[in-house]
Amino acid sequence: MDAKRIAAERAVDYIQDGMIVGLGTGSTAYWAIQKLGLKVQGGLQIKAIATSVQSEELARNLGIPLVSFAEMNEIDMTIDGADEVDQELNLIKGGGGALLREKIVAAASKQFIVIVDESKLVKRLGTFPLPVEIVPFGHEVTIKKLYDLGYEPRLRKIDNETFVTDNGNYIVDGHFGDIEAPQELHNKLNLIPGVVDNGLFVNMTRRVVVGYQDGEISELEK
Ligand SMILES: O=C[C@H](O)[C@H](O)[C@H](O)COP(=O)(O)O
Repeated sequence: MDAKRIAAERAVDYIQDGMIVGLGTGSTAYWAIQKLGLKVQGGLQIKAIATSVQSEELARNLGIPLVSFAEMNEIDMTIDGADEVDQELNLIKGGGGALLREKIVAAASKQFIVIVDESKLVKRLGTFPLPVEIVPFGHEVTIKKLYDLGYEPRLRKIDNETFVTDNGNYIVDGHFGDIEAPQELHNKLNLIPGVVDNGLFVNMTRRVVVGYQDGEISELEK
């Protein structure tokens, strides 16, 4: 049983006719978009806005109608994955590099539903390396400032090439140890010139759908 898939498919049950839907990014969100595509093919009337080029292409191939922020400025419901979820439903996101668009979309959403398998639930954030999106210009000094904060930043590379986000930026990943005060750290990081945003999603999530290997599903609410 694919735990990510069952969580994703359960969350899609919350989507109703007429909604504007935010589409997440990653291997869990993939299953939500697939299920939504089937529902749209079956007659569900929704419009969607994607958090990455990858999810946008997937949605387009499935026949899900897409809109942009030029056409509307509020999203009814967004469904997205996460890399870690703590007991307060704070998140680390950005393992796939989509954190900036994901945060813009989540912040514009009336409801934000997170879908994960059980392995993502943690007592405290920080085991997963925290992604920080930085602009390419002066990235060497930005990385130095992150280093001075006690972060051990590594510029993300894929096949030896620097990873570039959908927004033309770079990502650095690193550990802060246990993140005891996520809001404080979030604010501190975003104050560094050159930092666009970071993967901490603090106090944004009201519902998490968790899938388990044995086929069980649970929902956490705040
Ligand atoms: O940038 C990627 C996103 O934040 C993903 O939602 C996150 O990395 C979780 O991905 P997955 O569902 O593939 O574990």
